[in-house]
Amino acid sequence: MYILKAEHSFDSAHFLANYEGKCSNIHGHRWKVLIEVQSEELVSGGQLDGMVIDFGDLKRDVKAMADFYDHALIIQRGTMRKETLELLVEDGFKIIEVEFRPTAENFAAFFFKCMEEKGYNVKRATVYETPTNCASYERNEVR
Ligand SMILES: Nc1nc2c(c(=O)[nH]1)N=C([C@H](O)[C@H](O)COP(=O)(O)OP(=O)(O)OP(=O)(O)O)CN2
Ligand SMILES: [Zn+2]
Repeated sequence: MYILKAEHSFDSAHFLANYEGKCSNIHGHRWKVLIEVQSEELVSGGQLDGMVIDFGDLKRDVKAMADFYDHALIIQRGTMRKETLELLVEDGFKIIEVEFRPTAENFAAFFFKCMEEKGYNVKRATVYETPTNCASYERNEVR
């Protein structure tokens, strides 16, 4: 089995609603997204001879996915007062609402599915919230 990895980081703020402790306050992370794709086979012949896929394509897609969240305040939909949210948006702040609690685990599953939707045979997605803490999402069956 061949495993290829590509990673990209983004800087964003978030908070955990209904969390008892400092993480319920708005705070920032340098999030790192590490995507691993797998294949039993290599391409034979042509430009991609001896490769699973071109690293350039994988890197481009991981970067595009991560960059969307860069320098934003990421909010779980429904966890900020409507008036507060509207004022932040009106004042030009980049707010991204997500449908899940913005934990490393949920982001790992979310990015896994995003990459699958782009057609990659994803082995694992890992999201680092801090340099020493990360969560991974993977499926055990091979497509
Ligand atoms: N399993 C998870 N636990 C926590 C998550 C998470 O996504 N998954 N997230 C948080 C918070 O977002 C928090 O920012 C991380 O907290 P912490 O580990 O305390 O990070 P610090 O770098 O601030 O740690 P210090 O050792 O206090 O500097 C919480 N838990
Ligand atoms: Zn956090």
